[in-house]
Amino acid sequence: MNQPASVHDLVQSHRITAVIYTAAKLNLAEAIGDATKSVAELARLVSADESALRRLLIGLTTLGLCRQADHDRFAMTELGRQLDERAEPSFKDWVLFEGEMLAQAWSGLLDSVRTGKTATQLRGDGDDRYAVTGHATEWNRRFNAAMVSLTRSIVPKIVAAHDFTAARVVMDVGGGTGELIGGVLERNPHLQGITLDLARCEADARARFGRLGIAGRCRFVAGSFFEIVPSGADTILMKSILHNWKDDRCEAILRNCRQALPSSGTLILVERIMPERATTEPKDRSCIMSDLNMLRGPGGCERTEAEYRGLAVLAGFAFVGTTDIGSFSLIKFRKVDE
Ligand SMILES: C[S@@+](CC[C@H](N)C(=O)[O-])C[C@H]1O[C@@H](n2cnc3c(N)ncnc32)[C@H](O)[C@@H]1O
Repeated sequence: MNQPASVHDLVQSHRITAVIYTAAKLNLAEAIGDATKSVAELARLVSADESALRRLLIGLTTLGLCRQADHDRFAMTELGRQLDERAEPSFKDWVLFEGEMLAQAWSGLLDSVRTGKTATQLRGDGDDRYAVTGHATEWNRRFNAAMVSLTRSIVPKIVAAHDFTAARVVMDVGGGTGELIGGVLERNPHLQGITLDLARCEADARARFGRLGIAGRCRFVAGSFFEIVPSGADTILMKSILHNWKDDRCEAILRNCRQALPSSGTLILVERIMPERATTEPKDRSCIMSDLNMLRGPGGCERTEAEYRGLAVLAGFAFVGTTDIGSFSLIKFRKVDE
């Protein structure tokens, strides 16, 4: 992204969120597909006012999501196709989550910065957002779908960054609806898999294992990683888990992972790594925005590599190495025997 010329430009970023969200909600990318379509046809297809839709399409063009073929006809760009639910990768579910849930939550960021508390804590609902939202069906549906879209986009990089040949059973701790374990098992037919997550993810995870044809070698365990992590795996994956929690809670999860692993078992954290000193680079900005999202949302934080190493070593792991896969990194550890 080019540097904004002024604060006046920068502070209008919420308008961009609204424009992209509106396009996703109208199913505009699906309506345009790979073709170039007239505004009149699109207005009919997505049930919108023709003149207003033209203005939205021009807005999307300035963001690089649409291309204006002539005065009246528009196509999606490669980037804009990510709004199509059929695209690979598709970030449509993330856009809907951002527009409907996060945008609202972020409007209270001031309160979290003043107090250091999350939105859940400020409402007096306790410290564990996942426990509070456990029965909020719509929130869970949106959240799980958003996580799937983000995780799906980096599964190929995760699988390429770690050689699973020597592994036998891989467990994804906090594995949600099975996106990552599904991708790992699909590409490694010799592996068995386990997903541990709260019961709210079970039905969707089982359905996914069935669709992928891996139900016979991948099971879902419903439970809390604060209580117990089941044994049976020689390799544990944890993506986007520790950044949700404060250090003491991370230590509890990591100790339970260590307890579950055999001697010399492997632990792979997949997280964003916080820069030691932030710059205006997009990667730094994305990590710092995620850090503020943790402040407002679950109450955790993004960490530097040294901080992840410190947490894991405290829980009985030895550092093996870090692989950068773009916005995320794989930070690998081996269980140290007592
Ligand atoms: C940010 S999501 C990450 C999901 C998945 N690992 C991914 O990256 O797509 C955090 C996950 O932690 C799970 N979770 C939260 N509290 C948990 C607990 N006490 N025990 C097990 N899973 C939990 C949530 O249900 C959710 O699926």
